[in-house]
This record gives sequence, C-alpha cells and structure tokens, in this order.
Amino acid sequence: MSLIPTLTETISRARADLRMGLPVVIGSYLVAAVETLSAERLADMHALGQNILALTGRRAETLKARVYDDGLARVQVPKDGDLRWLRALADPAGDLMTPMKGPLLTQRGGEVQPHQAALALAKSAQLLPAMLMVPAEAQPGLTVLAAGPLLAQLAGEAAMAPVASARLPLLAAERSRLHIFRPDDGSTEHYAIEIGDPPRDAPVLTRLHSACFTGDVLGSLKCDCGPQLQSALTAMGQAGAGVLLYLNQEGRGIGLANKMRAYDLQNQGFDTVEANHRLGFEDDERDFRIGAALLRRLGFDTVRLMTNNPRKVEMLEGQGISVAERVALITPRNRFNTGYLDTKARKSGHLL
Ligand SMILES: Nc1nc2c(ncn2[C@@H]2O[C@H](COP(=O)(O)OP(=O)(O)OP(=O)(O)O)[C@@H](O)[C@H]2O)c(=O)[nH]1
Ligand SMILES: [Zn+2]
Repeated sequence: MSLIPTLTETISRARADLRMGLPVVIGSYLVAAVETLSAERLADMHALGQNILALTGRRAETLKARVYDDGLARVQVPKDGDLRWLRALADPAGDLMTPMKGPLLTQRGGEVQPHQAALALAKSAQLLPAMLMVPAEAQPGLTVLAAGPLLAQLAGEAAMAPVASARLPLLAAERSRLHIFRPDDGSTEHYAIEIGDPPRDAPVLTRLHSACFTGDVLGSLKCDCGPQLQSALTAMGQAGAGVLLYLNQEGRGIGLANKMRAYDLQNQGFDTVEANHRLGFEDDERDFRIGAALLRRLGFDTVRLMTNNPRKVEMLEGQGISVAERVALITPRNRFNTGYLDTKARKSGHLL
C-alpha cells in the first residue's frame, strides 16, 4: 500500500518529533531528547519505570562516566533526576562551573542497539546527543521505529534529486547557474553553483564548501569560510569555469545551534576539536558522500579540488571521483582565526 509511510519518511517524522520535544518509540523503549524534553513529559517517563540516559562515548569521557559499550554510555537516572540534572549531563555549557555531576552509574551488558539508534537519530536531527530512554509499550500517536533498520538507514546515503535551476549572474562570474538538489530523506537541500559551461570530459575546478552562516553571511573573523567562499568563486570566474557545491552541513554537520554551543566552549578555552567532543560529537560529523553524489549528478567525474583538507580528497577518490589536482585555498590570518587554523592543521591534518 503506497499510502503507508516508508522507513525513510518515518525517520524524517521522528526527527521533527524529537526537535519539538515529543518522544518517539525505538524498539521497546520510549525515547526523548533531553534538549527539548518538558518537565511534564519527564514526569510521565519517570512514572513508566527506570530511565536510562544514553550519551555518546565522547560526552561520557568528559563526564568521567564509564563507557562499557563501544561509543556509548547508559547512565542510570535516579528517581529524583530532574530536568536540571539531565540538562547538566547533556549540555557541557556549565561543566566548568559545576564539574562534579556524579557519581554516575552506568549499565553494562544487555542490548545497546536501541541506544545507538537513539544517539544516531539525535545527531541526524542536530540535537545534543543525550537521549532519555525508558522501556515502554508504544503509545498511540507516537512515531515507532525498529532499532536495526533505523541504524542501517541513518548510515546509508540519501538519494539526491535535482529540483530547480536558473541562471544567476554573480559578482565573481556573470555566467553562472544555481542548481538546487533535494535529498529524499527529508533533510536539508544542497546547492551547486555552476560557473561558465565547464566541459564534462576535462577536470573541473571544484570547491566543496560546507555552510557557515557566521563566516559566509556575517563575515565572522573566527574562521576562514567567508574568504574561502569568495576566493573560490573569484578563481572560477577568472578561469571561466568551475563548480562550487554549497553543502548545508553547518558546523561540520552539527548544526548552527550546536556550533554556537561549541563557540561558547571555545570562549572557555577549549579548541574547536575539544569543543565538539565535550558536546558529545565527533570533530567532523559531515557526510562527505554528498559532494561526490552531486558531482556525479552534474556529470563530472574528474576534478581539480580547491581544498586544504586531505580528507575531502580521499573521500572523493573513495567515491569514484578522481582528483586530478589539489588546489590550495589559503586565506589571510587574523588574531581571531589563527588558533582555529593552527588546530585544524595540528589535529585535523589540514595543509595550511
Ligand atoms: N563544529 C564547528 N564547526 C565549525 C567551527 N568553525 C567552522 N566550522 C564549520 O566548519 C566547516 C568548514 O567547512 P569547509 O571550509 O568546507 O572545510 P574544511 O574541512 O575546513 O576544509 P577546506 O576545504 O580546506 O576549507 C563549516 O561547516 C563551518 O560552519 C567550529 O569551531 N566548530
Ligand atoms: Zn566558518
């Protein structure tokens, strides 16, 4: 029956539910995101039994909670564990002011797939990966998912369909087109800016740019994104041809709200990588397959890639796009971005 939601559609609904503060069902657990949970719903979850807080291994490490399972910890929530207690575990903003949250008792043994799935779903919804879980029957009206298929689907690649495209004269190049691509999993659209009329049978000057609202739009001095975006477009304009993929993976995939949480931690003295880890994320949560998929969709299979990030080169090669040349994209340093650029070079392997 075609009118029954598919797994992909149900997952997209689940993301929206969690972002609004509505719990979902994963396997035999009722699951809620701590970030959006209300006191009323927390009370209802307490009434159902022993709650567990699923945290990523990264967050658990910061909290000195024991990680028995690969990549995650299951913290027992005391009966009087209120929203303030849960939020202090979920959000590192107050870690330095109130360093001791414990002692935290973590579970070992038993199934962990629902917890893994819950954390993966939180990340895909760009919520803090801290999920409250209690064993429960499915409640009427709640979105229901099975853990295994959910995990498999989230690890998979969304199909990307072209939606619309139009001529768009730019300051850097008057002969340009903007193409919009829409993933079939309900996530955000990605854009391709095609400059001139690049031949499909020769390496095309290419930039894979991850969205940075603060750098691209506001001209933030904390990162190099804005100047990189402009200099890539300018180079393509001068060359007369190129393609810039504008991938909506703000904050290396953690979203703008979490990036601002990371900036707040950076103001407390942590570097860009440590800040992501303290929030419970990996330092780079982007799905690098999207760029390759869009290039293929546009008909390109060989690129001259403008980047300082060797992972982007490896990823494209791994996805069957050949990188004929890496073109460095060095932008000016200032007193606000120099530490960030040093950290990228030291910890993320950037060639700067
Ligand atoms: N989480 C997090 N994201 C950041 C921070 N500063 C910048 N970003 C994001 O980092 C991404 C930078 O993307 P890119 O310029 O494509 O990539 P890159 O991996 O640095 O590689 P290049 O191709 O060399 O520029 C953007 O999504 C920014 O929003 C930060 O401190 N924390
Ligand atoms: Zn930036």
